[in-house]
Amino acid sequence: MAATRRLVNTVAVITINHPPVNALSSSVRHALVEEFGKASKDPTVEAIVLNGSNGKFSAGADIREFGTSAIKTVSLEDINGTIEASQKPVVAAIEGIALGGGLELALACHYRVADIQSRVGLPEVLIGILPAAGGTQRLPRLIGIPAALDVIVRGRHIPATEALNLGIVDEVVQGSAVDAAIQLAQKVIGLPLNKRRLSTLRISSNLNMEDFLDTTVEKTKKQFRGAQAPMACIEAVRASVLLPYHRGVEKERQLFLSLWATGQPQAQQYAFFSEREAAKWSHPSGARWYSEEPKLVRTAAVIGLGTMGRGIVISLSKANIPVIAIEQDAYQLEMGKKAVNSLLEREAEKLKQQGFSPGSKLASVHFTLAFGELQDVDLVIEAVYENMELKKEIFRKLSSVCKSNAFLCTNTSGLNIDEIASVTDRPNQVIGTHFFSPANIMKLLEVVRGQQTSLTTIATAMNLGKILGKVTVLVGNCPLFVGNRMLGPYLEQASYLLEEGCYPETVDRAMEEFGFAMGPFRMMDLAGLDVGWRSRTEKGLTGANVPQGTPARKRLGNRYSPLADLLCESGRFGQKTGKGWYQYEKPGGRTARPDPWVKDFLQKYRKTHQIKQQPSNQEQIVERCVYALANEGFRILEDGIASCPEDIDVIYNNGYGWPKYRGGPMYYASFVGLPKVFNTLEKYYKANADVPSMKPAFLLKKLAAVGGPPIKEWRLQVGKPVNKL
Ligand SMILES: CCCCCCCC/C=C\C=C\CC(=O)SCCNC(=O)CCNC(=O)[C@H](O)C(C)(C)COP(=O)(O)OP(=O)(O)OC[C@H]1O[C@@H](n2cnc3c(N)ncnc32)[C@H](O)[C@@H]1OP(=O)(O)O
Repeated sequence: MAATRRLVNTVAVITINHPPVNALSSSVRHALVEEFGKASKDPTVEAIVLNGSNGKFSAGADIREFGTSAIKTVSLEDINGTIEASQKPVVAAIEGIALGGGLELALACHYRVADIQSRVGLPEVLIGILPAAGGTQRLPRLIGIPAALDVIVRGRHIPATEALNLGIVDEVVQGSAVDAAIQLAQKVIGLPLNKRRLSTLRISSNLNMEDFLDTTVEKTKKQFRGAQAPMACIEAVRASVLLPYHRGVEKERQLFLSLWATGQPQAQQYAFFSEREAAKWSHPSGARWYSEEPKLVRTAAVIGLGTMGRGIVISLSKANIPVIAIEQDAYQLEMGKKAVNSLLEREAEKLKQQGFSPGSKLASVHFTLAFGELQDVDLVIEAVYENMELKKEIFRKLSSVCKSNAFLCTNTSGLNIDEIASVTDRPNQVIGTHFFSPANIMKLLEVVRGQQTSLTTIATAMNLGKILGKVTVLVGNCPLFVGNRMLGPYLEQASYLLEEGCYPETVDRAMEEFGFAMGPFRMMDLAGLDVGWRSRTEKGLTGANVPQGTPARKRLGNRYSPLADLLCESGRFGQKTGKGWYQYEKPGGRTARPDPWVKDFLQKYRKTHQIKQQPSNQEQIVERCVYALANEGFRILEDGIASCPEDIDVIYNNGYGWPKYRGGPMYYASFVGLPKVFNTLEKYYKANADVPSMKPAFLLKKLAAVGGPPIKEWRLQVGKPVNKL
């Protein structure tokens, strides 16, 4: 039964029962209509409590129903209308989550009681839509326009205590929300309900409301560049000010339908489900996530307290895993300790505000210089800087100090996991954990399996990612793994565009208008240009080891752009030196301004090398950069480094500032049409045979030849995941 009913004295308790998250599918909606109908008519029932089974109120509408005919059967807004109009008081007992349609249902009830651990929210905007069962009309009537806009446009999950302060719930309890709701229901039997029916309330508004909404539109446009859902949310809230409730609901529905027509919800919902699928990892051996038990990680250690190490320590502590943090000397240890402690204080403050004792949520961090103290930890994450020899030295030490069943992880953004594992006594227990900076904030974790990494090690690292609250994707071992490997051809195209007449700000603007959080040049300035320079120098692509007579713009017969090397030779490393592709207010400054020096430098460079000026327009810039990125994604699939296109998209959506409303680079290629992507790349490559990264990947060619099937059918063409490297 999708909903059940039991009687406690004169209170009917109706329970939504649709595991795992009590999504309000068509069957649940039918069951709710039936159970409410019965409870309303039953003369022995004086009040009703609504809750969800398994400690979860509801995660809202069943997202899989959008775009199908099921969504049209029994509207949730009609159910909400019936509940609100009930002559018997209805109390929502919120446990766990009341999200989206789940909160809208609770808002239709006359009272709301929540347990202290629960979270409420209207996160529809995160899947490209807006609350469409009266939420945009009821919430502003309950908590006012500014607070409602914040909740609806940001889509965040609100902890129960904050929900109480905002006025979204009436009571927060430490114990059972259902028991408390039954008590409240008994207390309010016979009291007037008019003021509890949110749709009938008037919004307290003043003359400045229109100005306030207009300002919010402008701010939101800048913040969520290109995303349509946040704008639709504001327009729906505006309707709550200007229109009576029922016309506001009509507007909400119209906005929902016009959003659907943009294609953005479909891309964001694909991204939502792809993230969940990524956790269900598969291995070339055929093993899958359900066949392997992860080991429990009770204690962990982090080696290196630079930016990455600090973030990883915080993540572990927040997940209640006690950490030993190691540095190489007393000064570095003290610096690291200060930084970690100050971040932990901030976390503790947040917890206090949410009504929790920080001691119960944040695990201890012990700082030391002594490797010997690692003998009992279950798992170590090495997070020193990217240097193979240094990493090997540390892994040799770990191998001799750590207990034999400890797992050894390396936080690297592209070094060979097998080479690192080879110096240990347990290559099967070595794995890459590529965190993204700042590691306590960024959602993505690339878990990199080596040739000898055991399935237990994979299961443990994937499970650790989940415990840390990360979106975790398993990938194979190749230089730079998935995300950074794809950046290569993308950045290469960005540099060629400069050689041909564009400027950093033109390219960045095009990519940011496409939706990227940051264009390629601002991103390089942020990351530090010296990192890539060091790596190119080690590979002999620049510096003293380049063979005599090598043309400035060729390496091994292929096109090469030395622009970034030349900037570094002038001491321009990006934000850290106050100068890079842009100029900044000071070293470490963050505000990028176009630099006349760079303009002059580029003009002289083009003249020196007699490069024909043909600056690309916005569309051409986007095509070249994005198709180069996706093309490498196809190669990664061919090589078995990613097991499906969805994994690649999850990586880009969560680690590289790709606009989620475009689904990810592979989804976008599919959306544009694979034949078009193939033809564009083929044309470019025919004219530029010295740019091999633009040669269309074999898999792309194969899929384009059959007309570009939907992304979920690509697996059939890729075949079983095998690591060909
Ligand atoms: C003619 C057309 C008319 C159009 C009119 C339209 C009228 C529409 C009316 C109402 C609209 C309401 C809008 C909504 O309510 S949209 C949904 C809003 N809710 C959300 O966005 C919540 C999404 N879910 C989450 O954030 C998380 O899943 C969470 C609930 C917090 C649980 O997290 P966690 O414990 O980490 O578990 P998972 O994320 O792994 O989820 C477990 C499985 O449940 C599936 N899931 C989750 N939420 C939903 C959902 N809302 N619908 C369907 N399925 C859902 C998830 O995919 C996992 O599945 P699996 O185990 O198979 O991987």
